[in-house]
Amino acid sequence: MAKPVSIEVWNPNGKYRVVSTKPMPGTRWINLLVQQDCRVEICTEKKTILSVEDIIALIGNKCDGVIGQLTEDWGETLFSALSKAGGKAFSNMAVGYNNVDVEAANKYGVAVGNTPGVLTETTAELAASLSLAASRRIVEADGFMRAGLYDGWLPHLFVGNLLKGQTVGVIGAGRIGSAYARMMIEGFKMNLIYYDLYQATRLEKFVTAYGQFLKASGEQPVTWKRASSMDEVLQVADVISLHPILDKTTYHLINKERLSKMKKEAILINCSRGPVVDEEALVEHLKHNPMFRVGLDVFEDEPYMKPGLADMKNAIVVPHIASASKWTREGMATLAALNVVGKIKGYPTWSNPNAVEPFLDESASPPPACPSIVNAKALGLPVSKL
Ligand SMILES: NC(=O)C1=CN([C@@H]2O[C@H](COP(=O)(O)OP(=O)(O)OC[C@H]3O[C@@H](n4cnc5c(N)ncnc54)[C@H](O)[C@@H]3O)[C@@H](O)[C@H]2O)C=CC1
Ligand SMILES: O=C(O)C(=O)CO
Repeated sequence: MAKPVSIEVWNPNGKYRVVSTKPMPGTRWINLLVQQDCRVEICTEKKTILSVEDIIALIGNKCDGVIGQLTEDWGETLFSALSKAGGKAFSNMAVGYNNVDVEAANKYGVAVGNTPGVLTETTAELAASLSLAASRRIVEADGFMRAGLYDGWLPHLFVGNLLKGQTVGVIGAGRIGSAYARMMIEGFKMNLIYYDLYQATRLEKFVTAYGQFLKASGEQPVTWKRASSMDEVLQVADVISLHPILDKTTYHLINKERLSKMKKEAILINCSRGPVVDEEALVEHLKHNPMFRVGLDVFEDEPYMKPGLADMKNAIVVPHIASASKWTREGMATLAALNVVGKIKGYPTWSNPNAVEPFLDESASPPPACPSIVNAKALGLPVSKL
């Protein structure tokens, strides 16, 4: 028998029971659920990562839908428990859903929602921040100041890299990768090389137009190239940022062999998922290449770091905060709640998960649709005509 978990309840007499495994930012998401006759139960348990047993206890005997977190293991056991409790809706409060076994959800007929778009710029901004911090050694220099080691300006003190005119490499030029590329190109006049399974046509057009603008202003134009292999990006780029999804094809995409192909003074940024990088190989590479730098938001065994990483001065590490802006986190909560209540109400799925703005407009009611259901096709769910 699973232990009971502490909860906070909104609208106790609501017809549909929706559980959120964590308190989430803002109140719009709660209000939207309450307006749709949901009883909302929010888990207030103090531990950061809930176990499968904790979530089974939360689901209980009757549950119409769950909003969950990327730290949770949503597989066969949880989807079976949700289905047994009458639930047909789940949403991650995240765009990435590598913690979800979508096949298992399909088996139990549970819709799986995610939260694309609302976090694109926020996540890209953190990748850009890490790129700048690594190239100009900001964290190292900050530590030096605080340690009282600064005793005057020196020509060699914390010399880093100038980004202007260098090449930024993007692996996974989807929503976030493309937004990051634009920031680095427009902000720092870097050239682009990217690798993706698909052509990033809009990004290419942007770089072409910006290059023409610079040329017309008498400046050196920026350029772009779609690489035919990932290795080409690794060999050519000065700053490389990883933005693919995590799946079997991207697990340990960056390994010992690939690290050795990168420039000795390159910068590697990871704001995708930890296992995209072989972190042990990375620690070894950092040890042997002091001018190589990394900025990491995500880790292979989150929340832990591989031994040695925390000691490396050429690594900047932050705790998975890439989407952590107030507007974005409130928007993620809203999209996740609307995915769940939309499925409960039998609404169709939104036709374009890259255009979720109408759901985020606080001055209007959201459209009667689920913003983003990743297994809509597999479940044969209807698509909104709006
Ligand atoms: N650190 C954080 O807080 C955050 C991390 N993320 C991560 O970023 C990922 C990407 O998010 P979006 O840009 O919105 O997704 P997206 O689906 O728009 O972009 C992913 C891109 O990766 C490409 N891709 C897939 N397999 C590949 C491979 N083997 N090699 C090269 N490219 C490949 C896809 O073609 C696609 O263009 C999410 O899945 C999530 O894991 C997202 C938001 C915040
Ligand atoms: O949305 C995601 O995938 C995250 O990692 C958290 O923002």
